[in-house]
Amino acid sequence: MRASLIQIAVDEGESIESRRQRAAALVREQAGADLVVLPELWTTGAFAYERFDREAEPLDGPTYETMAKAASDAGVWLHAGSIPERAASEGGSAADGTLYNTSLLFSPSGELVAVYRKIHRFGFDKGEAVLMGRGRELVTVRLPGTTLGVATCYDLRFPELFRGLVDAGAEVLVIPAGWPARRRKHWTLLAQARAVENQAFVLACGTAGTHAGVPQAGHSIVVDPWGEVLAEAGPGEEVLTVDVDPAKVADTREQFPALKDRVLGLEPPRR
Ligand SMILES: NC(=O)CCC(=O)C(=O)O
Repeated sequence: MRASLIQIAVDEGESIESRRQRAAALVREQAGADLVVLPELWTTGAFAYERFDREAEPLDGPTYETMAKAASDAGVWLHAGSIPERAASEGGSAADGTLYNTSLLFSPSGELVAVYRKIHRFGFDKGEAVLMGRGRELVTVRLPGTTLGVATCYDLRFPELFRGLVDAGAEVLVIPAGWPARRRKHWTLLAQARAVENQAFVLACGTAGTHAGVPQAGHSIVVDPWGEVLAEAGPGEEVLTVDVDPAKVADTREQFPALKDRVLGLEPPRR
């Protein structure tokens, strides 16, 4: 399976529409790949909190339209990264005002096959953590020959989420992010840790550039189920293309069956 991670630069000098068209062109250039991945909140920037409400889109808004077409033009499975989503109210099309950090996944015919709302929101008592709602559902996506498990940026710090994805059959963990440069070591370390402990591929796609005064780490990374780094981007805008063999997941899990030794339901300590 050939995967292309589009580490797009998110800088304030560029309009959202220009970046959307540029992202679509980059997706089209990946025709021949099987899976293409864009990062987290690449329209606004993950740290541009004041833009979330202003630039929020319905699920079927302009990014959906543009990315559905780009996926079908290129004939690729597309994880289109995430958008600030303004959720529709239960009963109809009117927006209810709730924002989510929502990832969109498309099939090679441009059909929306999965939606993932980020579960762990970043910012502690400000930013995304207070401006956006919490997703509640794990999401896996069946591709020919493998199963993707999806997570977003800060989720990377929460191993139990990934165990849930593995229990649901995930073999390739896809993680769009807008990770800051000052915590780049955590990014690389956590990506490798999630790959080793889950004996799964990790495809982690970050942004480049600087927005809201936060320089981005870049350094998108692809790690195999043994923890080896197959490819790593530099800090700038770049497309990282790598061939991954999903059969390696079953091989690794068979040869070193640590996942079978999990002990669940441990007793809490007695005081
Ligand atoms: N957008 C994010 O989730 C940022 C996460 C982050 O900066 C960190 O975990 O560190």
